[in-house]
Amino acid sequence: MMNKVIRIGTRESQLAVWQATQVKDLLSQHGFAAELVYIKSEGDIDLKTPLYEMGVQGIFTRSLDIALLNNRIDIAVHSLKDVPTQLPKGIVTAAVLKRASYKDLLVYKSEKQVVPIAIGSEWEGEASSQDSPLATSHLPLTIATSSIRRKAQWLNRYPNHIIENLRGNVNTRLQKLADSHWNGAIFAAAGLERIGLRPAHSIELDWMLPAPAQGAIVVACRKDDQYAFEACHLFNDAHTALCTGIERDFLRALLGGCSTPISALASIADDTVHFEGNILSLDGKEKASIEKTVAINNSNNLGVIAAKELLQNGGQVIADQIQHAK
Ligand SMILES: NCc1[nH]cc(CCC(=O)O)c1CC(=O)O
Repeated sequence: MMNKVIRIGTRESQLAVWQATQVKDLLSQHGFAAELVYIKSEGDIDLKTPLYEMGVQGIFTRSLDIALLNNRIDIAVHSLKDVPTQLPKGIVTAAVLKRASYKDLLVYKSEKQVVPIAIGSEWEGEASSQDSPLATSHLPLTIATSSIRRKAQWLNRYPNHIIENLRGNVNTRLQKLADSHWNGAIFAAAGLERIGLRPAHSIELDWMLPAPAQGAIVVACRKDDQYAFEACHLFNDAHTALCTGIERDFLRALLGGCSTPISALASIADDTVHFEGNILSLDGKEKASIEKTVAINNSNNLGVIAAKELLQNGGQVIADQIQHAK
C-alpha cells in the first residue's frame, strides 16, 4: 500500500502551488509518494449533481471539492480562511498545518507618508480621534483591498480615507498596486512571505484583527479514504487546529458562510487560550468586539460562547444591519 501515489489537487496560482508543494514535501518526509494535479476551473468538470445539493459553497475551494468527490485527486490543499465553515458532504479535514504569520500587511509606496498612519497605535479610532495629532494632521490615504473585513477595519480607524477595490491573486495585486496612484494595499503576510514576494516597503498592521484561520493551510480528503487521512494526519498541528477551529466556530455561530466583516484570532500561551473577535458594519462605523481567556482544556466551545456574547453586546444589531443590506 505504501507505493500508492497520493494525488494532491491544487489551483494554479503561485501561492496555491507553493502550499501544495509544502504538503507534498511533508508527505515525502513521512515516506509517502505524492504528485501535484492542477485543477483549472469549474468549467471542465463533468458532474451531474447540482452543487447546492452537495453543499459545495466556497468560490476558491469548489473546483477542488468536486475533483475530490469525483476521485480525480486524493487530497486538496487550501488556505483555511478560504474554506467555508461547512465542508461539503463526504469531505473531511485530514490535517491543519502549523500556522505561519496570521497578520495583515500593508504594502505602501511612500514610507514617510504612510508608515506613521499604518502604525498609528497611540489612538483607537473613534475613542480619541479628536486629540490625536495623526487623525487630523494627515491627508486621507487611498488604500486598496477587496476584503470587506480589511475595508471595514481600516475605515473604522480612519473614517476619512478612501478604499479602492483590488482583485486577483497576490502577484496580480502587487502589480496593480505598482501601476496605480494608490498609497498602499493590504495583503495577508503569509501569502506574500510564502512565495518570497514580501516587499521591503511593507509593514504589519498590528491593530488589525485577521480573518478566521488566516495564515493556516488545510488538507482535505474524502471521508472514506483512510489511507490519505492517516498519511496527512501525521503532520496535523494540534495547536493550530484548535485555534483555527475556535475561530471558525465563532464565524459560523455569527453568520454562517455569509460575507461579513468578521475577524477572529485565537492563540495559545502556556495552558490558556486567548481569543479576540469582532464584527463591523460594512462602512466601518459600527464595531463590536469580544475578548476571552480560558484554560486550554476548557476551550471546546470557546468560539460559540464568544459569538453568543458578542451578539448580546452589540453584535446582533450589526449582523442584522448587514443581513438587511443584502
Ligand atoms: N483571499 C485570498 C487569500 N487566501 C489566502 C491568502 C493568503 C494566505 C493565508 O491567509 O493563509 C490570500 C491572500 C490574501 O488574503 O492576501
